[in-house]
Amino acid sequence: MAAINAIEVSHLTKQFGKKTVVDDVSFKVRPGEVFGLLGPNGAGKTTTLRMMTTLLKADAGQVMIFGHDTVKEGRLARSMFGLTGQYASVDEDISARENLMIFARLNGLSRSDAKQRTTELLNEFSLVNSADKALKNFSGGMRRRLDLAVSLITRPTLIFLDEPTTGLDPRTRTQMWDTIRRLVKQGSTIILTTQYLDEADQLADHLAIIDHGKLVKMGTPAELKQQIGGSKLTFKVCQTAQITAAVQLLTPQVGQIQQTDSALSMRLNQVNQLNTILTMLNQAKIKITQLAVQEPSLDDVFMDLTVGKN
Ligand SMILES: Nc1ncnc2c1ncn2[C@@H]1O[C@H](COP(=O)(O)OP(=O)(O)OP(=O)(O)O)[C@@H](O)[C@H]1O
Repeated sequence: MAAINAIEVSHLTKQFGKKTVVDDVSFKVRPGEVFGLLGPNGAGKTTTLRMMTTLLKADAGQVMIFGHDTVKEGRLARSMFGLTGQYASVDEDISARENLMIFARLNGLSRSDAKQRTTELLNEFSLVNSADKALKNFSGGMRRRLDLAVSLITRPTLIFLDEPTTGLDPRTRTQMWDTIRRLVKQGSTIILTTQYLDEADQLADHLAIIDHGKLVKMGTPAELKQQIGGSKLTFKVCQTAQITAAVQLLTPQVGQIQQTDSALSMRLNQVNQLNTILTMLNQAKIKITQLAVQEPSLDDVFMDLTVGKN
């Protein structure tokens, strides 16, 4: 028998007024993987996440968490995940330790169990030295770590992270990525939303790209990059007068060529096309400079698949 999916989202739909912000979205998340929902601002990522975590009622569609319907078996489904992001209602005036204690008690832990779990989480999230400071004195990175710690009090196997690194500096982002990787190693399934392509590329096993409420593409980061096609060749034409000639010469060879001032860029089906292109330019006496060949990145996928601002 196939292992049960951590999440199954089927035909999820939400309208606000006349606007459909989540439009017939379906996907599955396997246990133990990091699944990324990627999309530009306003694409519908948070709304999708809020419906999956029962914070918002869907207009249509279904979400199953480890086989449990989030509407019909809401309490059971909710007991299986932790949620962090724009939701944690930690108290700014009290310390990290006190916040953890309160949430542990609210989650039904006895006083001594709550104390033990608080100590474990403070250690795990490197918050020991700041444990007794009021949160209003915390940096953004410390706040995020505490939010995550709070959502892990009950050791959920499924964790929802809404934009876990938005606004963090590069070092703190990397620390957060390490924390996420550690959770996955310990067996957690993670679903995260992000606008950062490098974050998706670094962390996600599978990605769904959402744009204008629709799921436009799904796959591993490698698969998505492959779909974009081969490497990208970019160079500058030294003499402005020769730009048009270069475009006309190479278009039959490579198809569409993008031009920004004197820079031309094109997709190569195979890297050895480069030889032919350089020979053609040489024979036509067109001098070029700043030549670069780049593998496709998730940025290319994103730009290809998403349409302007939502
Ligand atoms: N409660 C609401 N009432 C009306 N419109 C809403 C509501 N919540 C979200 N929206 C709209 O739904 C659309 C999707 O928003 P959502 O927050 O899901 O996007 P997102 O992909 O998470 O964007 P971001 O990356 O900016 O957080 C946006 O146009 C937003 O303005």
